[in-house]
Amino acid sequence: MKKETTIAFIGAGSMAEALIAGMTKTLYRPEQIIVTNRCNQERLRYMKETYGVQIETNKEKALKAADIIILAMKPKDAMEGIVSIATDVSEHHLVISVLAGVSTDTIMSLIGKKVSIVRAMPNTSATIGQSATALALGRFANEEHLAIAETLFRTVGIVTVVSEDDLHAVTGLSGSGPAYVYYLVEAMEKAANEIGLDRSIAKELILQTIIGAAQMLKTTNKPPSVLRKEVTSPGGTTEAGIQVLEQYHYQEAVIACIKRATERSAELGKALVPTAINRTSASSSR
Ligand SMILES: NC(=O)C1=CN([C@@H]2O[C@H](COP(=O)(O)OP(=O)(O)OC[C@H]3O[C@@H](n4cnc5c(N)ncnc54)[C@H](OP(=O)(O)O)[C@@H]3O)[C@@H](O)[C@H]2O)C=CC1
Ligand SMILES: O=C(O)[C@@H]1CCC=N1
Repeated sequence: MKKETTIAFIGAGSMAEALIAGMTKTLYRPEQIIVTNRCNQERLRYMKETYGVQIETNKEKALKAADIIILAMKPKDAMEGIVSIATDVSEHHLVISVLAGVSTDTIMSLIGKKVSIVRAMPNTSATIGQSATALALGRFANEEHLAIAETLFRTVGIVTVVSEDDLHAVTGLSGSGPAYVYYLVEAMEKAANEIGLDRSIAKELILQTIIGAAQMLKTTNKPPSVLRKEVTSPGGTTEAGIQVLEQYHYQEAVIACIKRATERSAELGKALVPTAINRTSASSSR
């Protein structure tokens, strides 16, 4: 009988949890997933109790059992995290990285071997199977690796494939995207309070407004500008409200936000390049 795929998570934070929550609801049995982190034992126990996954403090053991390794630490911890598993990563593994900004070449240099790497940029809506994920292939990954990664990420939402260069933009747009929407909701809740609406009534109205607008975008196929115009009666309330948004340069603010997040993704990646290059030259001079 063919062995079931085993997946080791290096990192047990928000993104790992969102993926595990979605994956264990669909294609994967919890026993197929091994979760490791740096030191937070309480967090590992929580993951085991909540999702039934295996937990492991010994990364070497986790990697020995794994077919797929998912890198899910913060970019600032990537150097230490990747180097700590480098000797145990082999050409049999498929490495999937969700690290914002960090290129597959940097990851490969830190590992010090020609490994198959697929980079992914999901978002936390993976928790409920609604992630928008983009994938890109590293230089030693092939179509088979891509198909494996696509299958995995389809369990948590929609998947699209992009060139690795485009992943910074994807990160600024849809990786961080849920936070922009939550920030809008926070503002709507504050406004509801200031105009005197009951908090729980406002919450319900805001939530359904967001869900309804998203569903309208999805099901009618009308461009957002057309849908907006359908709400906006001449001389009415929406027009008056949007005039204020224009005074505050709302669209420019959103555009600048996404551009800055995109730029930040590139910065996060660049910060690791010198370390990766040093490791490559050290290992080739040995
Ligand atoms: N959050 C999001 O919306 C998204 C995040 N991402 C990416 O996912 C990655 C993780 O983000 P997020 O989950 O938010 O981060 P968190 O801070 O929530 O979690 C980070 C995890 O990494 C672990 N870790 C740190 N250092 C090491 C190490 N040396 N070895 C093993 N594990 C380590 C931490 O363990 P411990 O607690 O023990 O220190 C912790 O479990 C980031 O690279 C981010 O760019 C991508 C898309 C969306
Ligand atoms: O904020 C971050 O850096 C990560 C990447 C995308 C979403 N969260």
